Amino acid sequence: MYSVHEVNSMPDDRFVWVFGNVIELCKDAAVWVKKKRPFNRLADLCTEFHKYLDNLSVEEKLVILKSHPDLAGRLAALGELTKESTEEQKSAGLDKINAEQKSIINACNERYKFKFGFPFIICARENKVQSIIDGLHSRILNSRDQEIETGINEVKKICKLRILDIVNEN
Ligand SMILES: NC(=O)N[C@H]1NC(=O)NC1=O
Repeated sequence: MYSVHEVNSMPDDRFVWVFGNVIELCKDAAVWVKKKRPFNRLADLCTEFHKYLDNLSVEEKLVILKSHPDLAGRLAALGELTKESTEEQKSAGLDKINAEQKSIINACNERYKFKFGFPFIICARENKVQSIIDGLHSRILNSRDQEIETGINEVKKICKLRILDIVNEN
């Protein structure tokens, strides 16, 4: 764990290495946020990553959404998730689902992607298998614009929890 002070004094390339996946596969966010140093508080660091997301165009937001792996999907089965995503999916219990739950989640993920053109994203650490299934069933009824917004909000939650694994307040 790093202190905020250590984060402020890290060499640029180290900052990008340490924070390069707090938004899944989006090093550019860390490159942008590093220039906002120094931070007074841990919360300010989170806010800058969130601002990075808010400033993106819709097209750029779609790139971020599309960089996320499906929950309980092909990459998970192959063991090819990022280490962060692996832990998150585990924490929701997705590594221990039965065949029926897996086929429901997979079918809903496919339907969602077919409707919206990007994957269903939810902060796995704030959910369990059933609430993820419930989310898949209810969110597919939303409009595409609503789901772009909801997806990015979930990316913000994932991002904040990833930062809290790296930095402590003092
Ligand atoms: N599809 C999706 O929500 N993926 C993500 N959610 C999460 O908590 N970690 C992820 O990789």
